[in-house]
Amino acid sequence: MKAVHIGAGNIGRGFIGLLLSQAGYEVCFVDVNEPLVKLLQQKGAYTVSLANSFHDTTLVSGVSAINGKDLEQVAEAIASSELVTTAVGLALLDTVSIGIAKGIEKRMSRSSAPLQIIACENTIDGSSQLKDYVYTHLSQDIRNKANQLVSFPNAAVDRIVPIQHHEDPLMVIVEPFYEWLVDRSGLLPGVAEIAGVHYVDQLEPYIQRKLFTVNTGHSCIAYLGYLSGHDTILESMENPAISLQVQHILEETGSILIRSHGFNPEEHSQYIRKILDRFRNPYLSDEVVRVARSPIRKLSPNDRLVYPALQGFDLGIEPKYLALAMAAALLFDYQEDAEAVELQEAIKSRGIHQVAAQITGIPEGHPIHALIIQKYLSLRT
Ligand SMILES: NC(=O)c1ccc[n+]([C@@H]2O[C@H](COP(=O)([O-])OP(=O)(O)OC[C@H]3O[C@@H](n4cnc5c(N)ncnc54)[C@H](O)[C@@H]3O)[C@@H](O)[C@H]2O)c1
Ligand SMILES: O=P(O)(O)OC[C@@H](O)[C@@H](O)[C@H](O)[C@H](O)CO
Repeated sequence: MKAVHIGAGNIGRGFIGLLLSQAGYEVCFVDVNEPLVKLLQQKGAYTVSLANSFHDTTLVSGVSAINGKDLEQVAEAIASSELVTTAVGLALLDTVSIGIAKGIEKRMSRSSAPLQIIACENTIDGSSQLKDYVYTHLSQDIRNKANQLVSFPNAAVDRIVPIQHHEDPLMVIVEPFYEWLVDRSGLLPGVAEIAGVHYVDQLEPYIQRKLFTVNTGHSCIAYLGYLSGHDTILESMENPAISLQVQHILEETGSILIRSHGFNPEEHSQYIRKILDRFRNPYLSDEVVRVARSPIRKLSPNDRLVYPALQGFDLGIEPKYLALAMAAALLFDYQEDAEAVELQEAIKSRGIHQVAAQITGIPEGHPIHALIIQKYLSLRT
């Protein structure tokens, strides 16, 4: 079995590549980082180490790599694989869709074997979004064939993989916990399920639970931690005020998730406790600026802060801690983050009221907009 994984970064090597290799796939990585691609080609292997007291280490071997700019090679690899996965970042799904489309076209000219394509990005309906981009590059005839043969099941992936700083640039340290859920209803007949992946009949409650607990909590710690001058998630969690705010925000999204999807309250409290423990892993050094990256994406209507806040509002729950996290995100001014720079320039030239409304999609005059501004002004002083 062959798989092409696009995006050989932290989660790509530390989770997706590892799991696919253990599931019996020959993994071919695609990336545009030339030194990384060359090293993967030379070594054909890399190590993944667990962030625990034993530092359990696994060698992932038999992997290959292709430069993502070489679309012909990417297409050729996809044409001979059963599975394509991505972990490049939501904003790059459009870019990588061209190579995937070329691969589908090549594959269909040779065989009518099924293909499974999964976007492993932190978003709702990531594979469906990728499918829309891919289809813009296909003729109507190929689209009709792809409708019968190519599945784009949506997924939720969960494993904290920080930015790596090792002598061996391929090595990845990951947290021990992992979860990869895939929506079975998105599979066409004849598609093989991947060993180690948990297929569920309905993904929506699970992707919302993951994004609005792990990622909402994570972003709250990162933005408040950054404002308090902390460098890492662990250091921020050791600040009692931040640790309390995170507890509150997860209780807030917890009430929303329980009301919207019927999760069992006791089980959900356990889920929250487990996630808070993951954020306190002493063997993991995760920088706040990684977790806070791309604040405009994180403040967008379908993401981890605004979506649950609006859901809560509709349910009669005042999202005051979500509003606080949004206010902290609006203050994120890290100069090496392109979105943070763009955000701060926009606020400087157009003012916080207009920019908050434009980025979150929550109009001026809406009670949540007023709440965000109130928190923003109190955090800024
Ligand atoms: N790191 C985590 O803890 C984690 C966990 C779950 C999900 N995710 C999601 O996975 C995605 C990747 O995150 P990451 O932390 O691994 O980021 P990363 O920056 O470490 O990895 C992204 C990789 O994509 C590559 N890339 C960029 N443009 C490309 C292109 N056109 N073609 C091929 N490769 C390209 C980059 O060179 C990089 O190696 C994001 O959507 C993120 O939200 C991350
Ligand atoms: O990857 P992002 O930028 O969407 O979010 C940053 C972190 O919250 C995220 O990468 C988590 O580590 C991951 O989602 C855990 O499963």
